Amino acid sequence: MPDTALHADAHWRAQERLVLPPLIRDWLADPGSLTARLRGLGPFRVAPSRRVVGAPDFEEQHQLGQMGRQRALIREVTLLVHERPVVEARSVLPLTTLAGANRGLAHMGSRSLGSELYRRPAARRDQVWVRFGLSPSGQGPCWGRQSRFVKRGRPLLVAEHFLPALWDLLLEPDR
Ligand SMILES: C=C(O[C@@H]1C=C(C(=O)O)C=C[C@H]1O)C(=O)O
Repeated sequence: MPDTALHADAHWRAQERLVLPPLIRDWLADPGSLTARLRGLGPFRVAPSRRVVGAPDFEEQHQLGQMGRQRALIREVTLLVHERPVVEARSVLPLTTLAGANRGLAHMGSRSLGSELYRRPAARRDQVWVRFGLSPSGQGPCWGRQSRFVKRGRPLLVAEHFLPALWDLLLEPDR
């Protein structure tokens, strides 16, 4: 039975269990590159804010499956359009996922992770969760999407929190 009343909390729910407002669903269920879609709204850039090696949190460990218990590169960035923060993202890349041909994912700097993920062999997004909660920097509550990607057979997580400024930009583009 889909959840309709979603209270602000930290729990990720399988996307198919939620009834989302049409505009929100259009973005959270988009199978393509978020970077490419944001670039279509205006001048875009990625502002890295954190890059550490550490343990995924409890839910991330579960979402990564058996790779979850090992250390991972944690990357947190803000995505800006017209210099306005519109998305806060947290990516969790297990160190074994970064071995070999995937090693470029560990050194993205201010380049979009998406530019590497969608390059051949393109990563496959194989599971999506949704939540309505705080962003990594504590903004919100706002809608969030957690995606598990598999690149060359190895998993990684990308959580994107859609800040209110994105909906403002879409609904009042001239503001
Ligand atoms: C996964 C993508 O990459 C985007 C870029 C990110 C980064 O540079 O860390 C993180 C989340 C994504 O919104 C995408 O463009 O779809």
